[in-house]
Amino acid sequence: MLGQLKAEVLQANKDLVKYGLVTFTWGNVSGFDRNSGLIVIKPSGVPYETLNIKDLVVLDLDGNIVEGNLKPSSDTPTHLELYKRFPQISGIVHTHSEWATSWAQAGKSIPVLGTTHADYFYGDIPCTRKMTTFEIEQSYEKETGTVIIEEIGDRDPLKIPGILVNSHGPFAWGKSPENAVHNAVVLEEVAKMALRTYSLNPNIKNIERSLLDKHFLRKHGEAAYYGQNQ
Ligand SMILES: O=C(CO)[C@@H](O)[C@@H](O)COP(=O)(O)O
Repeated sequence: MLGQLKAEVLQANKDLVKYGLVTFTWGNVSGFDRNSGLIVIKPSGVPYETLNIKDLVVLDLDGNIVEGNLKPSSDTPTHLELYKRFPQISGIVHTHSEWATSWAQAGKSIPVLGTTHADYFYGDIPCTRKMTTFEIEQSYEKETGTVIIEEIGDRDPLKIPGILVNSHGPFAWGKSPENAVHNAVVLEEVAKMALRTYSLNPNIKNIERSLLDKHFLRKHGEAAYYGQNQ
């Protein structure tokens, strides 16, 4: 079942190690097959080095396990909420990559300070609000999805393909698991550059709107020169 998607999800999870986005097993990637309505996700706590295609877990959007012998990632309810809300996305990544997580722990959005950022994110990379004690105790992972959805609001998630969850870490998404990993790598690089930029110039301001438009829209607008994976 879902052989192609499983292969993509396996590769995407392994790529988190290749791109230096994970320590131990601190992250997960899923993919969504919109035809069948099924998602494929990494099992919880399994090391990437030994992760095998047979270990992957298949679930429906209600969280019922359709295939797999292992426990799905503890972040599964967050992935499900995002797939249900955003029809544009078919891949999601969560990590604790160090630069993005530093911004998340500080509770700060990442301003658009340069064109590397503007090539992928059409504005600041937002940080969610803090969750209430009730939300944390009641249904933590599902509510993590809720605060992300709240923050994205009516915006196109492919124009803001990632977010910082306050006190936690980054989530990134895309049109496929591979595209979501690509965006997670960009988010981490942008987080690193922004912090260094502030250390060199604490008074730096966001780039001009025209520069943001020029860089984002030439790659992602209707007249884009390149594919959306650029
Ligand atoms: O956020 C956390 C832990 O704080 C999780 O994303 C991380 O440990 C990965 O968990 P899973 O192994 O996917 O269950």
